[in-house]
Amino acid sequence: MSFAAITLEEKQRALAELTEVKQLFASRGWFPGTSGNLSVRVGEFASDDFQFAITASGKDKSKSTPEDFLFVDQSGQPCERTNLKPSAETLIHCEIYRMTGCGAIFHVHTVFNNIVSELFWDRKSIPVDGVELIKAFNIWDEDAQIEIPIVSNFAHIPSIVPEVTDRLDPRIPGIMLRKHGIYAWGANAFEAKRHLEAFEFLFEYVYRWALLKKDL
Ligand SMILES: CSC[C@@H](O)[C@@H](O)C(=O)COP(=O)(O)O
Ligand SMILES: [Zn+2]
Repeated sequence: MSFAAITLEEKQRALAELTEVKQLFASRGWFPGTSGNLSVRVGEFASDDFQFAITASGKDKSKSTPEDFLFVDQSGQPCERTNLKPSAETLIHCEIYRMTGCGAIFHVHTVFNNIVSELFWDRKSIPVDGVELIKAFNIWDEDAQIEIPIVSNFAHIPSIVPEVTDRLDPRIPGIMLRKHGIYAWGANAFEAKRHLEAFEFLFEYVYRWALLKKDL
């Protein structure tokens, strides 16, 4: 097996992508109260020799500073000496990379994703029927019906991981934490952003449609 070294250029590209997407999501109000976290992988998943750049824990994600990101290994440990703490939710990123081989993972808390996670908690998934934007997930069936899995939210993050392992659906590039927020991923930052935007559109749609039908 050949291990291609992770280059400085690759790391800088990952940091530039994270910086850009962090600013954009912050401008949309997607990081209230320091919530949310973002990561981009560097190195080849197939060679099992990858790291990922992830947001440092507890930062005001609407600000840009030299201390916004750090690199961690596949078990979530920092790859370099640093005072920065990786996101408290790094283990969820580790598990999603391990299971999907994706290239980027974005997590945000919004009012719409929190409401629909509770509205459909009994069902353990959020149903979406025939909405065009399902195609953003590369699902092209006419009138596709999808279910976005919802898992329990625990303060102890390692306790969340087994449910993610159990419920992650390879067809659906996202998983919801109950009354917490959505994790969305993709092959790269461009695709993860497209998926996250599609999820947020669909959550708002589902919420408003439920209101119109007076399900609430
Ligand atoms: C400050 S509330 C949000 C946190 O508890 C957590 O859910 C979150 O998304 C951000 O944690 P972080 O450690 O900054 O990555
Ligand atoms: Zn969170």
